[in-house]
Amino acid sequence: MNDEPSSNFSDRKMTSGAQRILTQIRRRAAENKEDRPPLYEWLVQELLGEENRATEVLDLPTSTLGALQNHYSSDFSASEPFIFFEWQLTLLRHADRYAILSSVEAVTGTEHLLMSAMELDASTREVFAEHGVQLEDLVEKIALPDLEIGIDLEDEIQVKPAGAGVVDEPTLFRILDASANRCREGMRVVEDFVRFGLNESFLSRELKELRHLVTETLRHLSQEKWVTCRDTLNDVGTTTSTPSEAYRGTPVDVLRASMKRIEEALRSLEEYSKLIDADLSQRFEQSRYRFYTIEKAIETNFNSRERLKNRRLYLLVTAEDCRYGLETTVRDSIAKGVDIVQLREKRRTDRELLEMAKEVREWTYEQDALFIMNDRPDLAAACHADGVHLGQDDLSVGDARKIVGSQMLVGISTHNIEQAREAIYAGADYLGVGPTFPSQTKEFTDFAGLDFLSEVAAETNLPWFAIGGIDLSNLGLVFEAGAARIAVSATICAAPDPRGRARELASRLFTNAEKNVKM
Ligand SMILES: Cc1ncc(COP(=O)(O)OP(=O)(O)O)c(N)n1
Ligand SMILES: Cc1nc(C(=O)O)sc1CCOP(=O)(O)O
Ligand SMILES: [Mg+2]
Repeated sequence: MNDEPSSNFSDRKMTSGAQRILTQIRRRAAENKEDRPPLYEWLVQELLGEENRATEVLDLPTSTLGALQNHYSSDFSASEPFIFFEWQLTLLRHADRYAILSSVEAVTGTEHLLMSAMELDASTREVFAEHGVQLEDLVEKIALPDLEIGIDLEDEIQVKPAGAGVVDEPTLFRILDASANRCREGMRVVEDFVRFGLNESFLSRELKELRHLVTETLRHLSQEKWVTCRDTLNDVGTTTSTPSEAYRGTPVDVLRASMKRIEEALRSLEEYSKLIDADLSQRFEQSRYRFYTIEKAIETNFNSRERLKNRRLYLLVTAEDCRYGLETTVRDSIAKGVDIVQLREKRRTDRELLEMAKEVREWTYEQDALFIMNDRPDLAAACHADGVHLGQDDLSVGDARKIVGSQMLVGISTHNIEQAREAIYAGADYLGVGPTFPSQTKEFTDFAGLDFLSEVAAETNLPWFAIGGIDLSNLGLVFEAGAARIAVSATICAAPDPRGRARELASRLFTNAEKNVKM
């Protein structure tokens, strides 16, 4: 039985079976060429289906049910004039009342819709009476001790939807039309920023895809009626504007205002389309959440670009791999051009690790280098690091952010383009991109290689660091593949002259950056 309680339809508690049937009727009404569809006949036809609670709970004798199904299997011609939207509100108001008075959970089901149809429509009542079924009998079956039948429901505030009668169908269409336009226009503005301002191909593709998805969802609503209902000249909203609407200081202000508009418009589409079609409303809701994710990725993108601007040489340190010890290596290499230091220790107790992390924090702070903790968001938070680096098997960005908060940098290791896209979408601040070449520091069996660097270069301008076996001998190839930043370990830590090696790498990165606009 498809009658599980659900709360999606217009904030009512309604079974999914009842929702489905109302959605079907709405679709049929929208497709109907005549403007007077036989809504009650269609409704009762659906309600008498085998799968519904209406036939089970109301316990209609099999022969009566068969005869009624037979009656309702014929084609019906147009009946009284109906506006679907108002018809549905009245029907639901009456059905809700039956639901409220029949159980404490008050979940409106197909049985309540059927009773409501009998109460509101004389011809349905007559057809059922001809087959020996009276509304009063059904009322008794669902045990409603104090219910009066046929009373004026206008006075029953608790079941009357707020605003019924104020928002008629044309008004609803005008609201949807305005929200759809706001949403599409806002999306264009954001897309332009991401495409031309940020130069982000992956995120602009995501936005375009989302815009098409929303357009596709809108296509399922009866948009042809919207334009007829459009009344721009008399729309009070076209003339009211706040001072903040007129003022946009920077392109980022334009971007942020548009992102808010999109979210509001999607919310409006989601809420008002609930009155028409629960499925479509859910699709708008999903689009809204998808947009929040993209918004977060856009915000992260330009914040991290700013924070990592001009930081191109990233050093991973493990004490036992440092020819001259940890402190000398860290201090000397920063002095000669390393901008970021990551503590990467795999065989320490937590206590030892935190002690080391606090020292590296101190040394990096003194020379204005960033300090990143490998693998451990908890220790990153405990030693006030600038960030944490996570691999594909470490915590996710979202979970790490619960520990380190929104301000700390979160970097992600990526080994193929899908992982890189996923990391951007998840709101990573930077990417590790590799392994490029065989490494002395970590063993690999597969290499993403130079092609992967080129793929990432074409896809994003989020700061990313080529990593894995990079040294002075292959740096030219790394630049040719499009990298502007590198992360290294052995080439500095194990070098006979770590200072000289750091200086040389930093200088080549600087010269490359002068040629290559990516910062
Ligand atoms: C800058 C940077 N990029 C990649 C890595 C590798 O991280 P992960 O895959 O988690 O492997 P381990 O370093 O933890 O062995 C990194 N650490 N830093
Ligand atoms: C720890 C690590 N992760 C990599 C990855 O590709 O994810 S490469 C790597 C080792 C980096 O050190 P070196 O410069 O000595 O090769
Ligand atoms: Mg790791």
